[in-house]
Amino acid sequence: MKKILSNLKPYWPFILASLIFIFCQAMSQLMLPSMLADIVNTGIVNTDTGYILAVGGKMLFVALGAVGAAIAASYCSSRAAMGFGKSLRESIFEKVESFSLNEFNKIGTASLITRTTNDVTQLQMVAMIFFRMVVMSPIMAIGAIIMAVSTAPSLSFVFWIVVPIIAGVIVVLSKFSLPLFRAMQLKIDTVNRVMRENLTGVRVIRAFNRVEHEKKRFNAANIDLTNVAIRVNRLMAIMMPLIMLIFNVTTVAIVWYGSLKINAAIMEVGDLLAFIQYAMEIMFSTMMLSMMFIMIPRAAASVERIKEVLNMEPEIVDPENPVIPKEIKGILEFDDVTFKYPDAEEPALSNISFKALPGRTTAIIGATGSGKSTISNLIMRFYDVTSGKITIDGIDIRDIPQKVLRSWIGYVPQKSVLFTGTIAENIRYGKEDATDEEVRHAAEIAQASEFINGMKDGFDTMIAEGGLNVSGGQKQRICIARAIVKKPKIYMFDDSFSALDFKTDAKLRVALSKETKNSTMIIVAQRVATVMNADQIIVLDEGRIAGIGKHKELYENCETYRNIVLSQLSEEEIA
Ligand SMILES: Nc1ncnc2c1ncn2[C@@H]1O[C@H](COP(=O)(O)OP(=O)(O)OP(=O)(O)O)[C@@H](O)[C@H]1O
Repeated sequence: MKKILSNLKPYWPFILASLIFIFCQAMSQLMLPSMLADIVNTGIVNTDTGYILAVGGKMLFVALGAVGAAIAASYCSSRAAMGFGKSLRESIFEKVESFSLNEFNKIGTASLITRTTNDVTQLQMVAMIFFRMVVMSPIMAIGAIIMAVSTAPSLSFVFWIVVPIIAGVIVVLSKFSLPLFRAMQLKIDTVNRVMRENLTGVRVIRAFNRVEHEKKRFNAANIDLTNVAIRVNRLMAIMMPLIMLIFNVTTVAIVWYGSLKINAAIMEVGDLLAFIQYAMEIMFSTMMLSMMFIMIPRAAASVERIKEVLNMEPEIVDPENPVIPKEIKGILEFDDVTFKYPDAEEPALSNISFKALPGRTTAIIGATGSGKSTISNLIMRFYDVTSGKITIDGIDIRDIPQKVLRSWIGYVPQKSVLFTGTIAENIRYGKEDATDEEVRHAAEIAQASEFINGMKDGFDTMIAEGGLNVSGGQKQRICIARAIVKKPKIYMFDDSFSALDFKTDAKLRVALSKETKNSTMIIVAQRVATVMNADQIIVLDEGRIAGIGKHKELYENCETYRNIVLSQLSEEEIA
C-alpha cells in the first residue's frame, strides 16, 4: 500500500489546496440554513423587507463563495487524482520492465495490461471522490449535527435513529459487493485476453474458419462479465431507493413532530425549515460516505491487483558487487549447466558444457524442443541457470549487470519482433545514435538493402503494428540488421535464418563472417546447411549434448547428427 500511496506524494500541494477549498465550501453551506431561519423568523414574521434583502444579499454572497470553493476544490482534487494515476501507471510500467520472463508468465500479459489501465483508472476515480467526499462529508455531517442540535435540540433525537440505520444498510450491502468487484476485474482480464488473442491471431482464425468459434468464446467471456456487472448494479439498485425512503420518512417525521412544537409555540417556523435542511445535509453526507464504502471495496480489489505487480520481486536481479570489465574478448563458456523452467517437471538442459570463442562460429542444432532456444535464453539472462555457470571471459554472467551483459550481445530472437516506426528506426533500435551510413551498412550485410530500396519510401517506410506489412523473411533480415548495427562482441542468432531461402541464408552468412571477424558467433538453427560450415557444431538431444565437433567428424561419429543430416541433405550435398 505504501508503494501505491507514495505516488500521491508529488501532488500534495493540490491535495492540500483541495482540502482547504472543501473546508470553505462546507462552512459556507452550513451557514445558509441558519441565515434562512433568520429571514423567516425575523424578516417574514415582522414583515421587515429591509432585513430580508440584507440577509438575502448575504446569503447570495455566501452561496457564490460556496460555488467558487466547490469549483476550485474540484479542479485541485482532479489534478491530484489524475497525477496520481499517471505516476502509478509509470511505477507499474517500470516494475514490469524489470520482470524476467517468469514473472510475465505468472501474471499474464492481458492481466498486466488491465492492471495498468483499468485498475489504475478505478483508483484514480476513487482518489478523486475520496479527496472531496471523505473530507467534505464528515465536516458537513458533524457541522450540520451541531447546527441542527443548536437550532432545535428537541428534534435532534431523529438523528440517533436515522444515521445508524443508513450506516447499517451500507455496511451490509458492501459485504456483498466486495467479492463481486473482485470477480469483475478478473472477468475484464478474461475479456481482454480473448480480445488480444483474436486480434493477434486473426489470420489463423480466418484461415481455419474459426470466426464463429471465436465469436462464441468472446461472447461467453463478455456475458460472464455482464452477469457480474448486473449483480453489482442490482445491489446498487436496492441501495439508492432504500436510502431515499429513509430520507423521505425522516423528513415527514421532522415536519410532523416540528409542526406539533410550532403549534405549542415552543418552536419557530424558520428553525423548523433550517432543521430540515440540516437534516438533509446530514443524511446526504451519510449517503456520500456510504458511496465511498461501495467504491472502496472496488478500489480494494484493484489495489490488491496492483500491489501484486508492485510487490513482485523479479527473479533476475543485478549483482550487489558487479564486475564490469572495460573491454571483453567475448569468450563464452557453459560450465556444466543444468536448467529447469519454473514449474517444469524435467530439466530443459542437462550438464551442458562448451566454449564459444571470438572469431569463431558456434552452431547449435537439434530437433524441436531439444533446448536450443533455452540456451539463448540463458545467455541473455532471461532466466538464470539452475546449476553450473555461464561465463564471459571467465566472469559469471550473474556477476555482470544485465544492462552491461546485454550491451555486449547482438540478439536476434526466434520470433521476429518489429516496432511501429520506420525501417531505419527499427534498425536503430540496436544503436540509438547509429548514422545513416551505419544503418545502410547493417542492412547491406543483413541482405535487406535490396528489398528496402525497392520500397517506395526506402528506409523511411513505416512498419505497421506487429510488422504486418513486411514478409517473414524481410522481418527477419531487419531484425538481423538491428543486431549488426550494434557491432556487438557476441552474436546470438536464435533460429534467425529460418525464413530465408537457402541462397539468401548463404549470402548473409558470408557477408556476416567478413564483418564479424573478431566477434563470437552463436547460431541456433534447424537447417544443416546453415550450420555445416561452423567452426564447431553442438548437437543437442533432449536437453543433452549428443556431440560437439565439425560437420565431418560429427557426421561420422554422432548418430543424432547423422540422422538430422540424412533427413535434410542429398548424397551429393553431404559429400
Ligand atoms: N517457458 C517455458 N516453461 C516451461 N517449459 C518450457 C518453456 N519454454 C520451453 N520449455 C520446454 O523446454 C524444452 C526446450 O525448449 P526450447 O524452446 O529450448 O526448444 P528448441 O530446441 O529451441 O525448440 P524449437 O526448435 O522448436 O524452437 C521443451 O521441452 C519445451 O517444452
